[in-house]
Amino acid sequence: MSEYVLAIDQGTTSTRAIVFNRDYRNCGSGQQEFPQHFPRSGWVEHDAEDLWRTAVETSRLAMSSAGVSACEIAAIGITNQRETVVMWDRRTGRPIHKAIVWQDRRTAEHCARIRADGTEQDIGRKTGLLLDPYFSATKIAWLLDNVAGAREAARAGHLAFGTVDSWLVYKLTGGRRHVIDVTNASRTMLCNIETAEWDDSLLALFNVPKAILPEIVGNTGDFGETGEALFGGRIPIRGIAGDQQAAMIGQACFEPGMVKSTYGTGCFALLNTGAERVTSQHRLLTTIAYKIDGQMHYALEGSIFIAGAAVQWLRDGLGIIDRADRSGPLAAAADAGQIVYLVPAFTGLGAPWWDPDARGALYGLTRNTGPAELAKAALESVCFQTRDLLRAMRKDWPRADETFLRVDGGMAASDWMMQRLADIVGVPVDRPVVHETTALGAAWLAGHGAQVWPDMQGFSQSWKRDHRFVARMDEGERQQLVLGWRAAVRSTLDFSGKQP
Ligand SMILES: Nc1ncnc2c1ncn2[C@@H]1O[C@H](COP(=O)(O)OP(=O)(O)O)[C@@H](O)[C@H]1O
Ligand SMILES: O=P(O)(O)OC[C@H](O)CO
Repeated sequence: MSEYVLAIDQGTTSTRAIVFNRDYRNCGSGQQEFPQHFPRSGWVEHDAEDLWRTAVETSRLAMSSAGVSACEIAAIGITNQRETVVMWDRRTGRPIHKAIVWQDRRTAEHCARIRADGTEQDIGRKTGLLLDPYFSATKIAWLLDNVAGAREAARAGHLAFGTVDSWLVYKLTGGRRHVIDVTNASRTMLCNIETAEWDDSLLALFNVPKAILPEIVGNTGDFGETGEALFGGRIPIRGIAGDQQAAMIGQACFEPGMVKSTYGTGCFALLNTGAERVTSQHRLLTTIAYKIDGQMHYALEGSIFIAGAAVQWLRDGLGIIDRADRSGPLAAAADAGQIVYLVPAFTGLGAPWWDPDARGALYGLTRNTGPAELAKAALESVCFQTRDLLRAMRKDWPRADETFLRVDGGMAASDWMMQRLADIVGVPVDRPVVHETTALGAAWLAGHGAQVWPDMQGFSQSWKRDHRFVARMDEGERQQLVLGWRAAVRSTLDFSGKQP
């Protein structure tokens, strides 16, 4: 009997694959980074072939390190960086351009033009999203308008659009399936989140032809099987979800009110609002959390574009650390008397501000400011932004649970950062034993689809805490620090668009 489930987690900076056994234990994994392309300021691209190659190679690595063959794997679950747009030619299976990544800001002007037409409210009502280059719709339009011959090829039915899940399923099944799951579809700005269907008026507004779109599917189901040659046997694909929703599932945040926050390249906090589609009054997003066994759950989401990316900046941009995990110890050595703020608006500001033109800023520098103070400011900026998101969530939906926050993602490994997070948000921060919650969520979906783990309750009970970080900072100090943060954000927003 097939005892294992393979999760493929295709993220912004790396692709990971993990083989889980029936007890949700990681039995073997593989991880590979791939190149980031920055052809112009504010543009971010990936080579879709890299995403595909690393998905296959890391899966093979995971299987060999687990000592597991294809026939022992009950199902594959896929999870992916969301919003990123891949477009390929159905005749060759080759991308027609590099993938445009969720962080890419090239379509800011297109968004501004649509905003000026006064359709933003209607878009928000249908999609739960705010008009921003972050989402897929304007990226798709950009490819159709800027790649020679793309519109004609689309009209002739030769082109396919997909988010990264669609691309991987297409390639894994040898071009037999062209699908997108509801969570990824809900981030395209072309999907009506009430019906979970493509919306004709949005397709017209963004000038996207229906012929290029994938079929929208739930998070579990039969999504085809891999070609025989890839892994030495056919493996069914039974689960798909965008990575933030997969993390929410992996954190077993199934009850309305539960919140998880994931600290990878960006930070994404999701509040499960159950069957209720809550409309935010504080510029949060309403999004599909999951559709499992036909039941749709929604979430309020706060998206911060720069979290771990600020640590990458310390490492690769400033060169003041040589490894990401040195950032916490360096921050711990900072001079407590210096209060330095970094507003890391390197690619604009996300929730709740949504300013694509904002650029990063440092405040409070003195002659004594050095690497330690900058590291502290970078890590703290993520904590302050999380606080802004959680407060907005509570105002939007008072049923949001304030008794704990479940965290995961690469940065959650930093004890210093997690303690600071608890201090600044004033809520206990729970880090689970399984750090790879995104992959676990995708695995659970696939295992659920394949009847390996039919029971949601049982999965919830398997969630275990590694550590709870409890606030040590007194309220007075917290308020002082937060006031300074607000002033720093205000100044950054004020400066936005004013640089020569
Ligand atoms: N110990 C650490 N302390 C602080 N940041 C870390 C640590 N380990 C990893 N990171 C940051 O976390 C990010 C990687 O997290 P990950 O969840 O793998 O991201 P993604 O899925 O976006 O590729 C990187 O940006 C890295 O700088
Ligand atoms: O790949 P991550 O973990 O940075 O997640 C990216 C998000 O899905 C973007 O919305």
